[in-house]
Amino acid sequence: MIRVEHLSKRYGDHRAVDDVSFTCEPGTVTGFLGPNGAGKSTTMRMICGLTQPSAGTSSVLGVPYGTIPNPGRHVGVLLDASARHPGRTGRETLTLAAMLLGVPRTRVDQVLEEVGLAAAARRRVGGYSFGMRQRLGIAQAVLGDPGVLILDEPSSGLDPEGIHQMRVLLRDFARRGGTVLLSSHLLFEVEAIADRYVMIAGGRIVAQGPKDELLRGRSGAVVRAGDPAALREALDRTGLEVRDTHADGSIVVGADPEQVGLAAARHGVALVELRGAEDLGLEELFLSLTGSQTAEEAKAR
Ligand SMILES: Nc1ncnc2c1ncn2[C@@H]1O[C@H](COP(=O)(O)OP(=O)(O)OP(=O)(O)O)[C@@H](O)[C@H]1O
Repeated sequence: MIRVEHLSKRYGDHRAVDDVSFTCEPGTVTGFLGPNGAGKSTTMRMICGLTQPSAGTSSVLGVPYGTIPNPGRHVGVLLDASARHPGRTGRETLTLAAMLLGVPRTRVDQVLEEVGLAAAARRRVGGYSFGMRQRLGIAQAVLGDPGVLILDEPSSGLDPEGIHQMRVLLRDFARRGGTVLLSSHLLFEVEAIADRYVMIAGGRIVAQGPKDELLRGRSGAVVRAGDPAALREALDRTGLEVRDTHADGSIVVGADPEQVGLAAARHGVALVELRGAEDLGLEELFLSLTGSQTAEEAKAR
């Protein structure tokens, strides 16, 4: 269980994280989503005691992270995959970590296998690709067989096979009762892996909840016409909510397709495309919630 209550972090006048609260329950994978600079890493660093909050509290397994004895046995953390000694091999890195954690060395081979790094285990980390270092970071996070995983962008740099292995590993971890918080801006990845989302933009939570509930709550229609301006006018006149306009001219409307079709027909607008917006899934939800509040805009607050 991870509990975050009213966490805030200011850097000078800039509110990097602003009154953020959420919980991650055992047996679930929570996807922490937000555009670049939204405050994901800062929040995760505060949970792990690496950044001092300006306000608010957080706990992991019921206590502040910093007070957990031998934390690697309870909480696996991946915050910066490049922070490994380049001169050691992957196996040496994990063997040292296993000794520090007090877990049997046989666990090293097990996790190397799980993250698909067994073949490269005897190579020096300095010669690893970014994705391989990422795999090593995930291996180190799960090495102590913790109950909680906190992973910042674990899938960045991973090839499709690596992403698949991580997905299997994390789903299995949650199935066995583990708690996972993972940040990402790879939406398709999070959509496949997480049961819950916490979405952040400009340091603030813009939505959170179970995946199905969030996606269902945002159903609507996607519509496109040969004459986008006429369509827009028809929607405005009918009082239908325009949520977003895409580069291809299609418009996301907060109404069901039937209402949109009727509005277009009433105003003599010929449609090229009309479908339910729920087909778009997480990307649509993400853009509609975070698109208008980029980090730069937030900075100007
Ligand atoms: N040490 C720091 N000093 C000053 N500003 C900082 C510091 N760390 C983070 N920030 C600022 O806080 C904001 C949030 O950054 P953070 O790294 O948490 O975002 P993020 O959501 O993890 O982004 P990304 O997806 O790009 O990694 C950004 O505007 C960033 O510039």
